[in-house]
Amino acid sequence: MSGALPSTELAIETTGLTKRFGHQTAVDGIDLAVPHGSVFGFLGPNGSGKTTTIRVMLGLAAATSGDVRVLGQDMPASLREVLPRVGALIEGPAFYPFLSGAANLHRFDTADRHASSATRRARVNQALDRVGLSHAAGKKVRAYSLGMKQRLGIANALLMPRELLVLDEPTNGLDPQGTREVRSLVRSLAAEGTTVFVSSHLLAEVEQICTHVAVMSAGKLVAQGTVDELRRVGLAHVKVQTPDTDEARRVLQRLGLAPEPQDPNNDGGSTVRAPLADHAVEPESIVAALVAEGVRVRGFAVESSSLEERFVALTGEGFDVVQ
Ligand SMILES: Nc1ncnc2c1ncn2[C@@H]1O[C@H](COP(=O)(O)OP(=O)(O)OP(=O)(O)O)[C@@H](O)[C@H]1O
Repeated sequence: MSGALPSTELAIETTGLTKRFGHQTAVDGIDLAVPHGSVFGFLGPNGSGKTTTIRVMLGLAAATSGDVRVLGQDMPASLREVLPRVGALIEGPAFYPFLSGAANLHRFDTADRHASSATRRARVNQALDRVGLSHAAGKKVRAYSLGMKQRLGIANALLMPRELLVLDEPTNGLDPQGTREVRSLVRSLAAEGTTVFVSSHLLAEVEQICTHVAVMSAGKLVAQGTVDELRRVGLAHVKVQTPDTDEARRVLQRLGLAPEPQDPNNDGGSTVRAPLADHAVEPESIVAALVAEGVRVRGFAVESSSLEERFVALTGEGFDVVQ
């Protein structure tokens, strides 16, 4: 969908990436192109292959076939050089509940052989500050809300400066407040220039925080591009409000449009809708024709399809659009 970017401008690039479990193909030949600096939403219903793709991308599972490049380097061949530049939150990290948030981060930082002990305290404080947890640094993690735990997980991923952050369903299980906290954190990280790759089964989430989106369905990548591009390719509709619905339908048909069946539950039957294919009749000509034929036009609009309609059309499944 988006014009192909040169590999140097991609933070993640997969070519024909496939992962099979026995006879089951969890990821089926996908070509992902994640631009540097994007907030890239990896959207798909449960079980569509998102986590498996992320695990393969980060070298946590081996691909059956295909290639992966992360930050310009082949994976998993360059795992050791690439991973220190990538922060990841896959399954929420296991924290020690009886230790404070700061003490937990100290432990994780100690386990990182690239981390210097001399600057540990400063690094932990900075990471807590970035996710807005400085005030709770000394509090035991068992007293943290889910949203705070998730932010602590992100703080853990940010102990080192990262060029790429990979978050697998970061708002799963969070209440609305926790969800808002994590989303606003993702936005501020992106504003600082970090590329964020975030998987989600929530369409609204992707619309709210992402610049780009890829849609998975049953292991296949069915769409990819900027959020605006995806909206644009959705079919537009003309919507005519009139008491003369029969005549309006006849006029639209004469112009080559195919009005949808009348929905008696909708507007008491006074609205006629018809899909408007690209390069079909100009909307102005439609209004002119309606008026010329004596149709009393109370309202006229060209509506683009919502992202939701687009994704349902692509995946054949409804998305969870709450939140
Ligand atoms: N280790 C495994 N062994 C066998 N099958 C697996 C394994 N991991 C994943 N699968 C299967 O691969 C398919 C894709 O799963 P995956 O977890 O990648 O999907 P997902 O889009 O991340 O969904 P969810 O949001 O539910 O995690 C599923 O049918 C799943 O059962």
